[in-house]
Amino acid sequence: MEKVKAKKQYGQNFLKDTTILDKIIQSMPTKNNYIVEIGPGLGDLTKNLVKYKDMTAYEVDTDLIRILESKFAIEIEEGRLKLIHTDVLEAWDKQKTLHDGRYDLIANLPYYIATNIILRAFEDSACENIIVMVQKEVAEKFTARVKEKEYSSLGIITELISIDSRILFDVPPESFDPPPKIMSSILFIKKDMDKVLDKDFNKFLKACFVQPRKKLSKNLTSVLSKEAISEIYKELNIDDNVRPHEVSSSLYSQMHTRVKDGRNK
Ligand SMILES: C[S@@+](CC[C@H](N)C(=O)[O-])C[C@H]1O[C@@H](n2cnc3c(N)ncnc32)[C@H](O)[C@@H]1O
Repeated sequence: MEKVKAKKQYGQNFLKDTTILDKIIQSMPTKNNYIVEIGPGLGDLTKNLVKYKDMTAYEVDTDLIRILESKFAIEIEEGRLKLIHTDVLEAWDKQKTLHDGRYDLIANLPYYIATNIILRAFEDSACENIIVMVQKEVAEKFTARVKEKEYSSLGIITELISIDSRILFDVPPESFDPPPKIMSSILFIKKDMDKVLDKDFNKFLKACFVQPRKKLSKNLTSVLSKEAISEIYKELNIDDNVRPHEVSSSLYSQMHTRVKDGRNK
């Protein structure tokens, strides 16, 4: 194995368990989409992915880029693998999409920016399927359903933007080198390609969940007058005592439309 010291600041935990690598490959959507990987690391997942499809991998760490360039010299030469040395969030800022044309995002994500990456993938109109390793708690938030304790803005946005979202399986710390302190999960999200979320919706949800155990109407006072809240509640038939996690994603969407309409009047 290469003598590489994992860098904490880049969230480096290399996946070494070949059974888990095989299971990720088996979970790949069969459709012939292109693949984008974020954080190829030492290339263990990349090696398996590039056997099946052409792909692009974004890696921020200069030392790893050198290793990957030599390890995948043939695939790069043949145009089957494109290696891009950059911070993926900066790439998204510059070009809005990670690939020109439909793609699936498959990655063992750096945990420190995993939530941010998934939200950016939601906004990227070329990204169709997301199969990513994240911290188990994060996966649970993205897949939580109404009335569950984990239900929050992440679960609501996922429900509205996807046609399927679930945890495929859990991955224990000993599958990695170095082992992380937490349990991980493989999260699968199939986006509904006809849906686009309003830019302000996430901000609105943040306000709704600012104090998650308080009444929703109380949280809403930071963005709406009391009169506007009672008007919307009446119109949408919402109980005044309802807590943020008890409201469905479609109701949140309808509330937001009314909030925007009110502002535009
Ligand atoms: C959890 S490791 C996964 C490595 C490898 N894919 C594997 O499964 O063993 C996360 C990878 O993401 C890279 N990374 C961290 N921050 C990044 C960023 N902002 N942009 C691109 N890659 C990043 C790290 O250097 C590391 O290679």
